[in-house]
Amino acid sequence: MFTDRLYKTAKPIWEASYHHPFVQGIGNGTLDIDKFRFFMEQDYLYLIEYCRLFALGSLKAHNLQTMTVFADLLHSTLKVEMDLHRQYAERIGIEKEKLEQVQPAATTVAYTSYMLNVSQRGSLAELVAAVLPCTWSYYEIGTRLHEIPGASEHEFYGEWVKMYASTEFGELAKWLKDLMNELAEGKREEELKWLEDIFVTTSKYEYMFWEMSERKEMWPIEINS
Ligand SMILES: Cc1ncc(CO)c(N)n1
Repeated sequence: MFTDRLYKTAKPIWEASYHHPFVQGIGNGTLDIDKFRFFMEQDYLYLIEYCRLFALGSLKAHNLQTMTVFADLLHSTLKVEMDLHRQYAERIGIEKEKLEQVQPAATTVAYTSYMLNVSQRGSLAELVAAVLPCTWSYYEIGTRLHEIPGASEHEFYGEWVKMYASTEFGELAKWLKDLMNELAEGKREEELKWLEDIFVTTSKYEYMFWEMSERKEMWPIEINS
């Protein structure tokens, strides 16, 4: 299966993400809330762009069934996943409206611009190769953290773990994997390699997103405006 190949190639990056101090901090409940706040703010901006990818997925779909699932992905990201961020914002004391006005950090801009660029100029297969590490790796991280005793009951980080370990989220990842395999069928090695490169690149960006959040890194240079 093509997704087995993708998984095998990106595995060292995914492992580094899982073992990243930020991710482990969510799992054992010791993560500094300020770092989590930074992450959730940037992630909210990230998800807005991620939603645009799902809208593009509907646009590029070859049949109504695929079109419908992308519409579902769009809807559940906007309504369910982003509700998690809105709820955390309320708990941390950030106003809902403020969430959309946060300044995007360098890595957030780089990651979302890359994903959108690849998806806009490419076919549906390229779009799926770009989004697959996002959904799939969060589900993997969620389910692995869920196995840590107490992680999903943690009074602050528990909700986050439960969201990404949920069967609903897992189904979306599974559906994208199945679609990736379907679209890879009959493609030449050169094309498969290109899809693999995209998958590896967004996997690296996923790692960079954890690293950026751990460091609360914005831009190397700022101006007062
Ligand atoms: C950066 C990032 N990747 C993937 C997901 C999963 O939707 C997310 N919320 N944020």
